[in-house]
Amino acid sequence: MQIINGKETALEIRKELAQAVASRKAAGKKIPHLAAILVGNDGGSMTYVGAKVKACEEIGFESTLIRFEDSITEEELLNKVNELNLDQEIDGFIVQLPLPAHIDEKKITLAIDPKKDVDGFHPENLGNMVLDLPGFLPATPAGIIELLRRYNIETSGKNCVVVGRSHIVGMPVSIMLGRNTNPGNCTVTLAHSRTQNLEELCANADILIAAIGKPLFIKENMVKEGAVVIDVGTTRVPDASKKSGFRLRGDVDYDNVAEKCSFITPVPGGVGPMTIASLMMNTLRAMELNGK
Ligand SMILES: NC(=O)C1=CN([C@@H]2O[C@H](COP(=O)(O)OP(=O)(O)OC[C@H]3O[C@@H](n4cnc5c(N)ncnc54)[C@H](OP(=O)(O)O)[C@@H]3O)[C@@H](O)[C@H]2O)C=CC1
Ligand SMILES: Nc1nc(=O)c2c([nH]1)NC[C@@H]1CN(c3ccc(C(=O)N[C@@H](CCC(=O)O)C(=O)O)cc3)C=[N+]21
Repeated sequence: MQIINGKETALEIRKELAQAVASRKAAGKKIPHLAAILVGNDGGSMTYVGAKVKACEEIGFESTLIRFEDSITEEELLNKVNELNLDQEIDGFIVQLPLPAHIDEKKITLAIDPKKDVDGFHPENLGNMVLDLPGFLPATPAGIIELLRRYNIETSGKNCVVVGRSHIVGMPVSIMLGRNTNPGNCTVTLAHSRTQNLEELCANADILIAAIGKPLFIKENMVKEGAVVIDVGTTRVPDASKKSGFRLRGDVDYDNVAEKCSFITPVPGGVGPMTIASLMMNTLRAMELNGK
């Protein structure tokens, strides 16, 4: 069994990006600038956005954090998105999800200029992904693919089961792994809450990707001997022994599943850090694509 160290891999990518920034600086070229919009005070969202800003600082990117109260109107948020679309200094930006219920996430996503959509959530970028055209790949699925690539994990012809069909993780990663690319060429099954015989389905997977948001959902009997297990889940569960009062839990019952696997990602330290690294890679590309 080999643990896939996402934290370390993300660090390698961040070093590569820092070098790219340093050589741009030396050549007198523009430094990549990422902006993030955060609405409200959700603890998880604040942590993730904070981690993105910190990553920018370490790599040498410029970053701008724009915060709004929960009470912001949809129109005000759309105005900010349009402002960032036009701002020549900003190369890419994200709107952290989830948004408050009175704001239509789809409307906001559609308003983002696809050329600055470093999250890869805009339909134009998702369409490009389906058609194998260049565009921005969603950060978490791209991070998963990068882990499979850097760990030389064979995917061609493998049975892959993805559990969870969200537009930001499950659905796009299932498409990416089914494409005629390397990594890719999997035979993919996309499972969700209506799936029948889920346990049996998972137990036949060579590659199992869990993006559900239910702590410890994937048990030992759902994992095939020698499987590759990728755990996307990051749920905060109360834990009095931690200073923060909570701990992060994946969707996989890691302690009981790990020994059966050929490869497995831990939580924390697996997919999460790779999401941030992919976002940074997308931001550098955004700037280059826009001819800067
Ligand atoms: N590490 C990272 O970088 C990231 C981590 N995450 C984490 O990944 C997890 C999933 O988030 P997200 O992708 O946004 O998904 P959502 O929370 O939007 O959706 C969950 C998906 O899981 C499915 N599901 C729920 N219960 C079951 C069940 N009992 N059996 C089978 N399928 C089920 C749902 O099915 P249905 O569609 O039928 O309702 C749905 O498709 C969360 O813990 C989130 O925090 C998310 C993004 C990035
Ligand atoms: N527009 C938008 N883009 C996103 O990319 C996006 C989003 N909205 N909404 C929420 C999800 C969740 N997400 C994570 C990012 C990093 C970690 C991460 O780095 N986790 C660390 C631990 C961090 C900690 O200690 O809390 C780890 O797993 O090791 C986790 C989750 C991005 N998301």
